[in-house]
This record gives sequence, structure tokens and C-alpha cells, in this order.
Amino acid sequence: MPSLSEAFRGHPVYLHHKHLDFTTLQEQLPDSYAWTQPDADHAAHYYHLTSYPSNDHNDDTKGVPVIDLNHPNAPNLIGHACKTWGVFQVVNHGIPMNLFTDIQRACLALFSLPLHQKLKAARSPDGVSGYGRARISSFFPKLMWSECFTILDSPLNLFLQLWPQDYDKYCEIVMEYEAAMKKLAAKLMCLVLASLGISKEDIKWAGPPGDFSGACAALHLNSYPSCPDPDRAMGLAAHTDSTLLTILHQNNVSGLQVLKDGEGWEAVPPLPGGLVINVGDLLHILSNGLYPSVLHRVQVNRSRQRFSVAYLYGPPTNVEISPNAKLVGPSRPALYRSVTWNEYLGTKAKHFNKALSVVRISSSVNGLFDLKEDQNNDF
Ligand SMILES: C=C1C[C@]23C[C@@]1(O)CC[C@H]2[C@@]12CCC[C@@](C)(C(=O)O1)[C@H]2[C@@H]3C(=O)O
Ligand SMILES: O=C(O)CCC(=O)C(=O)O
Ligand SMILES: [Fe+2]
Repeated sequence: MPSLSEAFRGHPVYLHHKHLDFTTLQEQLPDSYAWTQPDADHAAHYYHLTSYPSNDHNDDTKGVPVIDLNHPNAPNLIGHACKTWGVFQVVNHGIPMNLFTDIQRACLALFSLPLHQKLKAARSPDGVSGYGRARISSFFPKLMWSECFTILDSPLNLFLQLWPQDYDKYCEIVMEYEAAMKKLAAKLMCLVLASLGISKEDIKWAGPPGDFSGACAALHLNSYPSCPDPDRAMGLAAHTDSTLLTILHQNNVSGLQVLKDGEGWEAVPPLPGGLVINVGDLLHILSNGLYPSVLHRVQVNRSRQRFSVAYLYGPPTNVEISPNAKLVGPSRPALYRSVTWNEYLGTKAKHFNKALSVVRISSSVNGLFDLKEDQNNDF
């Protein structure tokens, strides 16, 4: 089976911009990072930075759903959240609080290293793991106010380059975190599938015990340093993840926003001990468009560094994912052709937010119109 690290071999992304040393950029926002012009009337619509209104309401009854995984009705609540939002937060998920403290400590240690040290683990243009900018940077003329480490399976090789003497200090934490996420992701998959009326037995790659042990995943550690001019900067531009599910832990600094159909950008406030679950493009395909992948972005702020840890979870890279037979019928034909995660990552590397429409069979043939996808095409 090709590994995730082979997915980009044919689609190298050259991120040849120089600056990454945010510690030297604290006085004034360099033009290369300015997504909006000062005083420009058109600023509000520049690069869709705020082309949808932001909903800053503090109404607890609205906003991204928070779901207690121990709730007897959890599958239905999850199904409703996936259908209407493409994102939800979970509590009572069984991950001990100290694991979050530990992984956030690892983030602080990693991102606090001097730039020349971090660059020893720099990601190669056709590679997946290592230090650098988000791969999506190559689709934008401006730089994002963030840096990241991507880890596939063991962090050992990466950490050996960063801490030749002390490499095992954080290895254990990362491995423990990945193991906990793998277990939680399998549980979430069962709940999501149940909400679609699909059983584990319908998903061959889930394996006979139905533990999804063949799943593939990447751990993506993000840092968003404090920014001298946050209104003109962009932490991470609007994108969907190519995954089945993404499980995200954020430190106690806000910044994540999701696009809600017809309502605009909604903040996803950090919840102590909570985890954000995003529907990714592969679940969008598997659910035949019933659970749309969520467009999300990150805004930065003037005073506090934000860290997030994304567990990007998908099937074995060579398994064909297609709309599940139980969700396809005369009244709802298959909207997507089948793709492997490996192939889809290549499509995403080439077409970015248009990747879903590239694998779409044909909206006009089916007489159906997928609003969400059309929004994505604007980016
Ligand atoms: C498995 C993966 C998904 C991802 C590409 C990657 O190989 C590792 C990084 C992931 C990430 C995180 C930030 C947003 C994103 C679109 C990107 O550029 O890198 C996702 C990729 C994805 O989901 O397609
Ligand atoms: O930092 C965040 O909250 C979001 C990160 C993200 O979207 C990603 O890593 O894919
Ligand atoms: Fe994301």
C-alpha cells in the first residue's frame, strides 16, 4: 500500500518564500503577509477574507454543536451536526486532560526552537512530514501567519533532527496522542456510519473486528504567532480537509472559524477538554454529499500565540472510497466517482478547493446542485 508520504510525489509543492521567523516580524506586517490593503474600500472582499459576514453572537443555543459522546442519542446528534454544520465539538470522549496538556507542551517546545533548528526538519517539496508552511500556501499570492509540523506515524526521525540528544523527550507524548486519536477516530467513525444507516460490516477496510486498524492518519501541529496587524493577516486560509474526519485540539486561544451555509463564518470557541470534529472530503464522498465537508479558516490575534493539533484521519491510502451503496438509489444517484485517498490528495494538490468538483460525476446530469461545492469553487 502506498504511504501518505508517497501521495505528493507527483505533485510537489514548492514553498520558496523566505520569511518564517515570526520573532523578527513583530513590528509591522510585511506586505507579503498583508491580505488586505490598509484603507482600501474593497478590503472586505479581498481574497474572500470576509466576503461572508462573521457571526460573533454569544448565544449558547446557536453555534457549532457540542455533543456529549456518552449521550444515549449521540449517533443522531452527530448525524444532525454533520448534515447541518459539517463540524461539531465533542466532550466526554475519554481522552485524559493531561494528554492535551502534554501535546500542547510539545507544541510550545517545537515551535519555540530557533528557526535554523526547525529548518533542519524542513519538509521537502514532494514530502509530507516535516516543518514548513501549510501546503495550501502555494495557492495564494500572500503568506499565511502560521507555521506547522506534519508527522506521519513515528516522530522519531523528525525529533532526531531537532533534538539529537534529547529526541525521545516528546516522542512518547506524540505516540501516545496518536494512539488515543486512532481509537477515538474509530469510535467516531462507528457513530457517524450508524447515523447514516451504514454498519461497520459495510465498510470492508474496517476489518473483521471492525476496529478500522488499517486507517491512515497524519498529525499536523499548527502555530499561529501573535501578529502586529491581525485584521490584515490570515492564519490559515479557507479550506476543507481531504480526510474522512479531522480531530482537532486547540489551546485556549480562539481563531478557528467555520463557514455555515447561508449564515457566514462562525467562531469555534475553544472548550476546555473539548475536541473539534470536522467532516472531510472523503466522508462527503462516502455519504454521497449528505455530510458536506466543512470550509474552515483561522484568524490570528495581536497578543496571544495559538497552537492547534489536527489529527487528519482517512482510510488506507489505496482503498477506493465511493458513495456508499446504501445512500445511492434512483432518487439519489451517486454524485462522486470512486477515489483512493492517495489519488484524492494528488487532485487536491493540483486543484485545491475545486478537488471535490473534479471527482463529481455531473451535477447537471443528476439535476442536483451542490451549493456547498459551488461556494468552495470561489476560493
Ligand atoms: C494527510 C494530509 C492531509 C493534508 C495533507 C496531508 O498530507 C498532511 C497535511 C494536511 C493538511 C493540513 C492543513 C490543511 C490541508 C489542506 C493542507 O494543506 O495540509 C491538509 C491536507 C488535506 O487535508 O488535504
Ligand atoms: O488551527 C486550526 O484550528 C485549524 C487547523 C486546520 O484546519 C488544519 O490543520 O487542517
Ligand atoms: Fe483543516
